[in-house]
Amino acid sequence: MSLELTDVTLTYPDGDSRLTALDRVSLYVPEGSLTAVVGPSGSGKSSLLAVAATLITPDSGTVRVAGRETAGLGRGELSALRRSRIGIVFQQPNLLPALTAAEQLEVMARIDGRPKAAARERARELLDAVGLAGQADRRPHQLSGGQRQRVNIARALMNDARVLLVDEPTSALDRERGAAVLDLITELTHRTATATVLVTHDPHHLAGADQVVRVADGRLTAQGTPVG
Ligand SMILES: Nc1ncnc2c1ncn2[C@@H]1O[C@H](COP(=O)(O)OP(=O)(O)OP(=O)(O)O)[C@@H](O)[C@H]1O
Repeated sequence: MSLELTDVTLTYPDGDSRLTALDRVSLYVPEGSLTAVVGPSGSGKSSLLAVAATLITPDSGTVRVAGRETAGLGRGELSALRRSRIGIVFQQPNLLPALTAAEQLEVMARIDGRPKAAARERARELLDAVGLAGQADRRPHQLSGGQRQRVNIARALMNDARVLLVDEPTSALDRERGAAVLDLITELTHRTATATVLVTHDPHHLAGADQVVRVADGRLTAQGTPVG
């Protein structure tokens, strides 16, 4: 199931006037595909992710997540949609220090009201998928930066996310570990058929993308298949 933004405009208060962060942005991300979003600092990339994540409601335009129109949904319905359909991976893993890798994932399913045994099984499956089967019982301080980011990615997929939103996932990693995390995101996008949006500064990340979108001053300036 896809992600679709149509004619989205978002403004923030800016003194006596308003700053336009997104200006009539339209973006279609089919299921099982990866869209890379690039652009200078302050161009609107994080705002685009926040709108796609339904964390911010745009001034105008529509956001469809996994076939569902989000306009008109109440706060409870939006948070249920986020929990069950949207996976978000931020730059820093934000793992809970006291929990093991498996527990970081299980807690997501428990919040969603899923039974403990099913949560445990799904967590093991996902840790296996991200190459951490042997590290399931480790706490964050016993994992490397790259391993922590893998736990973060697995956690985002715990509740069968159909839309995966990823913000600069490799900024805290060296080139080699960053490339491995990127490969993992690409592979999981294809395997679990998520509509994935990846905000990145790294030109190396564009090669695996199905679509590259450039943002400048809140506008999408180019769309197409990756170059180089
Ligand atoms: N909460 C806010 N209130 C007011 N202005 C904001 C807010 N968040 C972002 N902005 C402004 O909106 C514009 C777009 O910001 P955004 O964070 O989306 O850019 P970005 O491309 O993600 O930047 P970066 O690469 O530095 O993270 C910028 O001019 C920024 O200053």
